[in-house]
Amino acid sequence: MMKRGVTLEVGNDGVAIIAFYNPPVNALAIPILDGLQEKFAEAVRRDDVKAIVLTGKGGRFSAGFDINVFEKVHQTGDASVMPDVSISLVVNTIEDCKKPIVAALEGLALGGGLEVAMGCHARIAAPGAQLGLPELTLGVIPGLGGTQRLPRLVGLPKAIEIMLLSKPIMSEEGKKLGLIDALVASEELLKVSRQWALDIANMRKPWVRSLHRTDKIGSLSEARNLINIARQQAKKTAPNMPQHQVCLDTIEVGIVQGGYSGVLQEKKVFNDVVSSDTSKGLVHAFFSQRATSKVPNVTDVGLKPRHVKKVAVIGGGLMGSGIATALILSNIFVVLKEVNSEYLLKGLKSVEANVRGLVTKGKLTQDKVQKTLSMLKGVLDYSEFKDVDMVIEAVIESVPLKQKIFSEIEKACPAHCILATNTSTIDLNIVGEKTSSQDRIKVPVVVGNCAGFAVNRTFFPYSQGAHLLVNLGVDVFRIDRAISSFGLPMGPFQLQDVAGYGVAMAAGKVLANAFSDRSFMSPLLELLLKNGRNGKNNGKGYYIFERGSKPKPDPSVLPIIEESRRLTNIMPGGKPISVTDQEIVEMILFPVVNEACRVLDEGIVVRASDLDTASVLGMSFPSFRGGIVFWADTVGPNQIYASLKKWSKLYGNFFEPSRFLEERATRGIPLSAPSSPSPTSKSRL
Ligand SMILES: C[C@H](O)CC(=O)SCCNC(=O)CCNC(=O)[C@H](O)C(C)(C)COP(=O)(O)OP(=O)(O)OC[C@H]1O[C@@H](n2cnc3c(N)ncnc32)[C@H](O)[C@@H]1OP(=O)(O)O
Repeated sequence: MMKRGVTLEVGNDGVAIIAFYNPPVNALAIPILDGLQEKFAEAVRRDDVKAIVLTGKGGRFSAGFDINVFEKVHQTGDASVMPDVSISLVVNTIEDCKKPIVAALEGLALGGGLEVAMGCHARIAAPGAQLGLPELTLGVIPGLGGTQRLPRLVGLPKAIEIMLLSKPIMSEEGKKLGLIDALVASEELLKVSRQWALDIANMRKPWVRSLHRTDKIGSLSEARNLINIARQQAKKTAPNMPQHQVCLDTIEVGIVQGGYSGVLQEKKVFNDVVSSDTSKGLVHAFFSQRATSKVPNVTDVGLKPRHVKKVAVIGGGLMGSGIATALILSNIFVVLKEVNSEYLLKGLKSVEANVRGLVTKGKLTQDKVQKTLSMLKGVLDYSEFKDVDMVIEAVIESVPLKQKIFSEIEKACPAHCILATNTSTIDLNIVGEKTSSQDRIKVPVVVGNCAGFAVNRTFFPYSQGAHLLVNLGVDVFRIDRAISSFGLPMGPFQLQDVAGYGVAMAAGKVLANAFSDRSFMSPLLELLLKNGRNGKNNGKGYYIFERGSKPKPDPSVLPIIEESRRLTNIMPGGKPISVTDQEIVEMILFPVVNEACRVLDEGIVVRASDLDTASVLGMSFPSFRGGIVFWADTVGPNQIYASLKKWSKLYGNFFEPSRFLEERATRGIPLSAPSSPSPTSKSRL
């Protein structure tokens, strides 16, 4: 078995292979970096070594610097735990080495991995290797010289694109751009790299120190112009991400003052960005997304996943056709059932449109379309259900209809078949009430990227809170603007326009029934529908939707809002309440935090960070804020509790703090701290 660490082997040809191994992704953890320093020193010292090849074992070069160290900085508040790798390893030991060093890359070279490789004197890569600098997605900037060496190797426009979009390129493109010196089959990688290193030593190939190159930078005015354009663009596309501007500033310093000054500047500002709230949030989101696939008593007890080859999907609407598309793309046979041939045809057409849409977006090749669509069959009865491994019901949110379907499919499917529902709001125990197969209807756990039930439950106060504010006299468009500035892609009203009022009303009713003690029922959606408005569906909602232009606030919606206010009559003294933009955000999101507390208290999710992931993936809660619970802990449970208490006195039960929040606030414990479920609540897992 290969051992974690760094090895050095010197061949008869006088080439030392320095290889590091740190599965699963060869992250550059501190012991690996120390090991590299030690082995390079040995290779330089030894007279039998003429040249060096640096490589990663296990089919991957490296996914970059160890992100766990960032987490340590965030937990301790001490950025000095960051080792000096940029100058001491990449510049002094590698780039300025007296012996030539060639990087042999395969699999992936990301972040610090690619940066170390760019410090080497040449790079040889296997086909299909991913090369990129995705540091900005973690709230930091490349910190091992990437902001300086990448522009010098591939030119400024491409380097800015790779860093600001955090989008890796393939080694094939890398070769065209000059980032890679030669592309060779994986089996040849070490052989060619050794020879290349010897050729440099023997002056048959150039000995290039990337940081000293200037040939691809262009004139100073051209460079400044490009950077300024990128700055303006980043202001629009990443307004809450200061690291984008810091990255561009750092690139500029290197261009104006020279590569080495750029590296020093990069090192200096890196320590600031790594300690920022943005980095805290994004690193938390990175780890919480990966933690979701670790479910205690499921993934740690050696359970083998059941093989699913054929799935029946009931309902060919938006959800059903989307699910069917995802399944056939994963090579699973799907029978799509509808109630009549008209609906069935519509469902099959939407799946086909989804698949063809992927071709247009470049995510699927044309030659795969027919094969993918051949995995789909439309049916009008249950006869095809006799050999399915799973049924997913995706019909409208109606309890009697779902109950009827479940009692029917129970009879039509084989005994091993998993019965699943796509409900977003209805209690699963109710769905399965009319069957004798409760054990086959699984309570969902948060697994992979599937947010499951928790996100809709947690976020039900989100749109209710927004409606409550409107009925208290706050302007809808102001609410949307405040929520967008907080970092969600759109506000709650534009979201309702886009999602459709039918869905919002059906879900709203189910949730209001389930949580009647703390629900706010707004008449507004019904009034809008009555007035012939149905959001984006018919181009008329709170906003006007016209092809080719951004949705525009529609003033003609205001009298309908006034009517809603008259009906609810909740404005204190009949006058609109006065609130700041921050209060708007808090009056909508603190009730969501409050509901998250109940979800945690009831043990519906394995860990608080699963709600963070669910909120980011399911509700587009801004990942730079780490997720709903992480953000709540940054604000402080005490402040949230005090505000909710105050608003519950002014505006009613909707804001009443939960027992869990009250306890955490008074005892000064973060909401994310694990707890044993309360004696009154039963774990739902
Ligand atoms: C100073 C420098 O400039 C700063 C840096 O280098 S910052 C790091 C830059 N690199 C990155 O952002 C890459 C981050 N990693 C990824 O995007 C993906 O993990 C990947 C594309 C490499 C692999 O994806 P995939 O195969 O789906 O595996 P994935 O589940 O994500 O990761 C496997 C494991 O490796 C861990 N991991 C991945 N990259 C890591 C890293 N750079 N450091 C530490 N752990 C890492 C993951 O946390 C996960 O751990 P787990 O099994 O305990 O949950």
